[in-house]
Amino acid sequence: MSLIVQKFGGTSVADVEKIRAAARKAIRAQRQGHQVVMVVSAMGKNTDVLLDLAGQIGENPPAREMDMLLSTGEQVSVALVAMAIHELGAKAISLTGGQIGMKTDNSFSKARIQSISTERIQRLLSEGNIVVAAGFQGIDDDLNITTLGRGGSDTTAVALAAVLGADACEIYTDVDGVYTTDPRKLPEARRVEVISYDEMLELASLGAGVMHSRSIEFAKKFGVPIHVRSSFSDTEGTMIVAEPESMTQPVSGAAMTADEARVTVLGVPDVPGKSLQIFSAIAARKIAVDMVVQNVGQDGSADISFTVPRGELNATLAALDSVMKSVGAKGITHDDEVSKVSVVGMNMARQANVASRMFRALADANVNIQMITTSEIKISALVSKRQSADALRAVHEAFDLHIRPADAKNWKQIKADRSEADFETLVNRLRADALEALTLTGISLTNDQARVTLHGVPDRPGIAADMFEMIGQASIFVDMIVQGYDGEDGSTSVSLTVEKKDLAKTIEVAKTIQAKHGMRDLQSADHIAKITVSGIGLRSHTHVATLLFDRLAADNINVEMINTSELQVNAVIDATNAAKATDSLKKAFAESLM
Ligand SMILES: Nc1ncnc2c1ncn2[C@@H]1O[C@H](COP(=O)(O)OP(=O)(O)O)[C@@H](O)[C@H]1O
Ligand SMILES: N[C@@H](CC(=O)OP(=O)(O)O)C(=O)O
Repeated sequence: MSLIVQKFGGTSVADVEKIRAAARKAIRAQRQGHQVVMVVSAMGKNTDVLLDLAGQIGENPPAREMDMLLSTGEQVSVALVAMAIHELGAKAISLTGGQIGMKTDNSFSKARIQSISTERIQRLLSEGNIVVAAGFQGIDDDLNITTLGRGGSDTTAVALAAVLGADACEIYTDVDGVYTTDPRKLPEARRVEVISYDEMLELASLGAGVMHSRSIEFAKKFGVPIHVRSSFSDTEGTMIVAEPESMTQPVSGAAMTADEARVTVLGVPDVPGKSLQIFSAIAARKIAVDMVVQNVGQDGSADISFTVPRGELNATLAALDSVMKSVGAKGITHDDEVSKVSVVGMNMARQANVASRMFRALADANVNIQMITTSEIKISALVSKRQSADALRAVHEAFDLHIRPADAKNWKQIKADRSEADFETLVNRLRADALEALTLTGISLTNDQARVTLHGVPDRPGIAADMFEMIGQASIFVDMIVQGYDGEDGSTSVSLTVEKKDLAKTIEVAKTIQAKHGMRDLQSADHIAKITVSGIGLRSHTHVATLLFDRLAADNINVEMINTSELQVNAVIDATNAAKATDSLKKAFAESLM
């Protein structure tokens, strides 16, 4: 008998009528011959209400009690949904996280799933029940209640679908699918029929709140197709699967995190080990850091900038406070009025001029870019919060995201083209791993690279666009781009990597750019290597970057540039050290490497 997991988010169980509608959907699926597991979130904004209540008691509630409190929201909904199913004449049983055997670690508010026992669910299903499971919660080894992080019910649903071997995992929500960007922020956004796991993982972690990013890690590992659809209609929604919608369009979605904070640690001595001290202090608090940029100054010290979610700024500053002395840094600046705008696409790595197109769109909208980071499938720009909506609209339009690509395929076509054998191999490889344990797929080295850095880049709209258009016109293919925030003199630095064979040409263009915009200095390095750690969900596994810094520092190797995505962590180092670095990283990550 086929098994379906149906997840109903808070918006889909916000009141009694909606609860009844959700119950009817589950009963209908059961009557069509499926076994049904429902995963339900807290009603409406109930989790926010509970958070607010806790805030009224005190500023720093104990993490354990916070999870005890927040888990009650889901407990209310599962009971009501089960009652509604009874009322409508079918059998249902509600279960808490603990009762479905959802074992997690003990990181309250950010717990990771370790195992799920399925016997009880299987038994209840075979007795003809609809099982109504509480999303977002689990228990640790000491039977403490834990929660998985905001939006975590998606992860409960996909994890259950994975361990139960479900035939479908349906995510019912208040939109009828995944859009090219949040349709509430941009009405012209387009609903996509299909999006790949990698793109959705990246978009979710960059602000597309429609899915919890960790749920996509599960889906990818276990090959669970996810169907995101509306709880208020029966129309088909969006399938999240291994394949992208189009094989040509460079960008398939845009996302914005409105509430970000930038932190810059000034005057960090430019010797191995300093980044490690900074980022391990932050990672110890499980704060996910993004947009890490290091600007090496001329005086042998570096400014290290990065972004964190705005709500984590205080915790980040506290973490930094504890290491500032031993790092020997000169000071810290921060800005919590910034937003991160990103574009994501599987095909961008193979195409030139994607970055310049984004930067030009921002320049034309008169948006200043404060920081830039790129990875193989995304480009992020940090902008002022005030301009974030304009920035999102500008990039969405620049990549024609409102138009369906000519070669777009729907799920039926993709499924028909699929080689099931290849797909099974991929899934079997990934599945061998423990549930939410880190899965690394490889450590590789790119040797033939060079770096060019421009210092004293004027901090005003249009400069990045101009630079990368000139580089593009010279047919130079740029790999990594980072623009750092320079706290001191109102200018920034931009570093980029190119293939070694293009270095001379790049320097020529860079000289022209430098003269045109009166930039202070131009540096280059012709002997660099990029070391890449690939896997799934690397940004949420905060220790990956830390362990990388740790191993390189232990070998006395300086990291010149770093970029992170959900799929890769890349570090640029001097090529002389490449072999040594690869060896020690392979050893350090041996346990997680498949
Ligand atoms: N790319 C996107 N596509 C669709 N919805 C998005 C996207 N990015 C953000 N969203 C937002 O996600 C919301 C659904 O998530 P959420 O409010 O958490 O629902 P639920 O309560 O069902 O979990 C939508 O209403 C939409 O505003
Ligand atoms: N109720 C939790 C968990 C959750 O996933 O909710 P939703 O499915 O409504 O996003 C939250 O608000 O974070």
